[in-house]
Amino acid sequence: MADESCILLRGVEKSFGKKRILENIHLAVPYGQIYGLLGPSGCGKSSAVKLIAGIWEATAGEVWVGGKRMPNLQLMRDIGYMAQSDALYGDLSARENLMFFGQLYGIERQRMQKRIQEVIQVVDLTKNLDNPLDSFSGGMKRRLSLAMAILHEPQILILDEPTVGIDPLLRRNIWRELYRMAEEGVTILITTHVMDEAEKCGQLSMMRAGRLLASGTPEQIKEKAGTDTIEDAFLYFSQEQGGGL
Ligand SMILES: Nc1ncnc2c1ncn2[C@@H]1O[C@H](COP(=O)(O)OP(=O)(O)OP(=O)(O)O)[C@@H](O)[C@H]1O
Repeated sequence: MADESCILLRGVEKSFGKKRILENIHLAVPYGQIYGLLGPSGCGKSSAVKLIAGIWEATAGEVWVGGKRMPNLQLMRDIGYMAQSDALYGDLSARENLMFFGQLYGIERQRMQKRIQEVIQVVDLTKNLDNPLDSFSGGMKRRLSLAMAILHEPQILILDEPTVGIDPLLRRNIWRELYRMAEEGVTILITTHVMDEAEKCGQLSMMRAGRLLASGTPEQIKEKAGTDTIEDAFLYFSQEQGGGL
């Protein structure tokens, strides 16, 4: 059984053949929290997120989301997932992509128009709504992917490096929207390799080489490491784990 956490990982391992990419992961994400998964490229953040979103199955251990054991197809409607690679149709406009996705989630017509206006504003693409995606930059596509992940107002939002390459001003707006959603009770799991972004999370776990180094609020983590910054705390826990560069 799951406990009171919205997302719970117990002793999770993921392997491909003999290659183990996640080892003994324990993670507890409370409801209505913005929870960060922080670590360098290749440490296993996307893999952890794929297990939580129900795209992959764990080799060992348990993954629970919203009190249900994952993977669970019924939960898909409650989850908004933004992957690292964009799943968009290049020959359709932004609006058409959003409508297609919204229909898959059963959003009815009137609500759809309203939601499209709202989400497109969050990612600052209002002026580009009717342009074909083939004319979008990589960053614009990332922003549209974020808009798609929040379109159906999911109660659980899983965002894999959502703000990479995004203008600092827009990034601030996106964070404001994430805070607003969390205040309304949405649980948000966000991966990042940017140390200062981790500070914006209510709680976080640090990852390195497929393992968790430390978990807690940014303040607790810094205090435990005896450092002033998250970056120094990350170095401290990495050395404690026995990792060189
Ligand atoms: N399908 C797969 N088969 C085998 N190995 C994989 C597969 N997917 C990921 N890996 C390996 O798992 C490890 C973790 O990758 P993952 O993408 O989860 O890391 P990450 O922290 O999200 O990095 P990045 O931010 O660069 O995407 C890497 O060594 C990667 O090569």
